[in-house]
Amino acid sequence: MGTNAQTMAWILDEYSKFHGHLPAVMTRKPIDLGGSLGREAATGRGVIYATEPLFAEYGKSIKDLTFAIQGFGNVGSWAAMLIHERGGKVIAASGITGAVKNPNGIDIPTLLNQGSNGELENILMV
Ligand SMILES: NC(=O)C1=CN([C@@H]2O[C@H](COP(=O)(O)OP(=O)(O)OC[C@H]3O[C@@H](n4cnc5c(N)ncnc54)[C@H](OP(=O)(O)O)[C@@H]3O)[C@@H](O)[C@H]2O)C=CC1
Ligand SMILES: O=C(O)CCC(=O)C(=O)O
Repeated sequence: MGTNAQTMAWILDEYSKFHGHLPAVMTRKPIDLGGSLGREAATGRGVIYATEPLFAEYGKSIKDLTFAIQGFGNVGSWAAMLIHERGGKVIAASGITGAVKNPNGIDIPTLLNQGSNGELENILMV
């Protein structure tokens, strides 16, 4: 947690100083350093791929449901975006220093554009 592609690039760089450049070291590297296409979204996408069949077992689909995202970081924000794209309603999202709620549904693309890194600090949307 609290890391991103830049962090992985730094770790790869440190590793390379001692062992030479090995592109297999670290996942979530920037793509131009050998990172995998789709990696940034992959875990949030996995959340959605895993929960869709679970909901189906109960006769539900994402578009019928409301969601609260506790931890709007890499995984949570991608999961929120994919819920939004499928017509589901994200009504709350939180980080360490802030939270937003909107019982009518938060516009996730707008929320993602509000913080420089998607942070929720000082954002209040009711
Ligand atoms: N990213 C990945 O591919 C994978 C992640 N995971 C796991 O998923 C979880 C989330 O990872 P990821 O999204 O990458 O992490 P991020 O660091 O990108 O996001 C973490 C989120 O949790 C919030 N948070 C952190 N600490 C607290 C706290 N004490 N109280 C409330 N909120 C908190 C952060 O708030 P704020 O936004 O304010 O910083 C942020 O919204 C972790 O447990 C990670 O190990 C597992 C497999 C793969
Ligand atoms: O990038 C990966 O393959 C795994 C990442 C992971 O498990 C994590 O970030 O906690």
